[in-house]
Amino acid sequence: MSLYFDAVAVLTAPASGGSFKSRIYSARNLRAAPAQIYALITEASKWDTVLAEVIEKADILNLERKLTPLLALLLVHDHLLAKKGIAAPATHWLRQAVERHKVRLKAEFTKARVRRGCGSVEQLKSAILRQKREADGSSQFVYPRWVRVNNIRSTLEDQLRTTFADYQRVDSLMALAPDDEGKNKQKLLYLDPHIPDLVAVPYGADFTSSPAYKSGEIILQDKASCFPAYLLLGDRGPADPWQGDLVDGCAAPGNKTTHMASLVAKQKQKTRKRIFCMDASKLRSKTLQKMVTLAGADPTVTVLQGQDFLALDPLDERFQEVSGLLLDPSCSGSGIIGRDDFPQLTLPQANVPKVKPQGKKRKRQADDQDDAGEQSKVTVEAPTASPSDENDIPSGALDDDRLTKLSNLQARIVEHALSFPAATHVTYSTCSIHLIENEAVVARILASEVAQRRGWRLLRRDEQPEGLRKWKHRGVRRDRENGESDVTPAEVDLPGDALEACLRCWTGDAEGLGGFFVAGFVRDAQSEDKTSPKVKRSNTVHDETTEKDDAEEDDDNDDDDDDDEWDGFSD
Ligand SMILES: C[S@@+](CC[C@H](N)C(=O)[O-])C[C@H]1O[C@@H](n2cnc3c(N)ncnc32)[C@H](O)[C@@H]1O
Repeated sequence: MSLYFDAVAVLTAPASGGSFKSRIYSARNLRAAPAQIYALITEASKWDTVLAEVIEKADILNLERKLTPLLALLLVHDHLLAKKGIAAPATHWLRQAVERHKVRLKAEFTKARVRRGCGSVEQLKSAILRQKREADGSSQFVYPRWVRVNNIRSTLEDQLRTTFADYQRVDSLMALAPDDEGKNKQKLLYLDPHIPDLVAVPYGADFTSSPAYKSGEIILQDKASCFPAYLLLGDRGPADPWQGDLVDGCAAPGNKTTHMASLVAKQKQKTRKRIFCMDASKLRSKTLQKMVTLAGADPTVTVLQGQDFLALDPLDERFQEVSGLLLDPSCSGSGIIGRDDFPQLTLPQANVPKVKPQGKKRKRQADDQDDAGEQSKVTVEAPTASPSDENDIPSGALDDDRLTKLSNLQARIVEHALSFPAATHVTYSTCSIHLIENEAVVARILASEVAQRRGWRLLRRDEQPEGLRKWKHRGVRRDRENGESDVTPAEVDLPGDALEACLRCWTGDAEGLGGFFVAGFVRDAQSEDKTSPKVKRSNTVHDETTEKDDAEEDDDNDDDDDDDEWDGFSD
């Protein structure tokens, strides 16, 4: 019986981040085995719509007042579908509360199956899973696990021969979708047509204990996150290597830095290129250093730990050769796919008219916890940040004010990058879907004094690397409706070719990605720069007080009064 109270407690505990499984396994004060709780919830969530319907039609919640909707759903699941029935002694009140109605429940379950035209319980299971996937739109797309091969330590060919030796190649992303039972297919592999050295496998594939992952030969990095480094460094090879050094200004945990290093390694240059990377957060910088070392990029990459990019002096002689800069600053994270796999159960409702066809989806209620004093007191711990967690998502509500502050900071960061004396290529990216952080920032940058003075322009679609030229999702002129009441949809006045130059990724389409934005800026190295070094310097050097605040605020999570400053990183 503690199993059911524990399951209710897990489902009603405040959200704490991390995967559903990790939240159960890290929960305190559970009496039942975590594996048993996990199995009960996942199984019950596959059947929730039918169970809610059966419970409502059998009127159990009105007849058994001590049962909450959630408790009833879990118990009726085991009563009707678990081999051994309800896991409680025959005399326990929970079991009796359900078994008293066994004839009625069985009859309603049979009617639910017949109504759906299913001859067996197995058929019914497949039918409801299909129905669920169609209802939430997930039958139309698939979120795979993306794996990038690190050219410093390996090659795609090597990995296909070793790590993926027993994987079968498929020619569409959809082939990686879970089956009708919701189970992830195993050992299938799709070679990405846009990003070199990137493959997709079914989402459930776990590489964390594989030798290739542990040795940094492969890196788990979402496809969209691979756009910026590829847009910057392109398809260059030994015949046409990158000229100059590189900077990643907002680098932790280091996915894009190590991707840059991997692309540089592919060029097999005779003279070693330097990549400077930094992060204002000292804490995240430690992960950055670990990722760089794991990727074998130490000889090329210098990590400036806790360094605020805005405080970097472009005229410092260390950066005189810097020709390319990648900027992926803090953003709202509004494009991130809910990796939260926490089941949202459709619950039965009490006191509904008997003719009501189906239970409505509603949020788990606080009162689901008040059940006869046997409720477990569960605390679910947030797991520690993983190195692959590349997004520093701000806490707090997202509204126009926050987006404006973010976009001010984003524009400042990119404009600072445009002032490096030898810079000819800059990329700007976010994992936000909001135009104000994306195309609007691009418009501001193009209109900025530094861009005009130094002749910066957008990298046109026809100049982009081959894979990205083929990418069809481009910049937008106005925000898509997203139902967020606190954010006013924005518009931007950019010409068509500028929008074509911007690349977008969206959630919920056939590409299997989260929301993402990237644009590249270029200038002719010979462009005349009419201002004197003195003026340039005063434009770029950052006030020391702000530098300190910027660098420390994410470690301390301090608030800051400066309108342009982003007030908090979640490490
Ligand atoms: C979206 S994350 C970067 C993810 C990273 N590019 C990757 O692919 O792994 C943004 C990072 O920028 C850092 N950041 C924000 N403002 C910064 C600044 N002014 N200087 C340096 N780092 C900054 C944050 O601490 C955060 O780690």
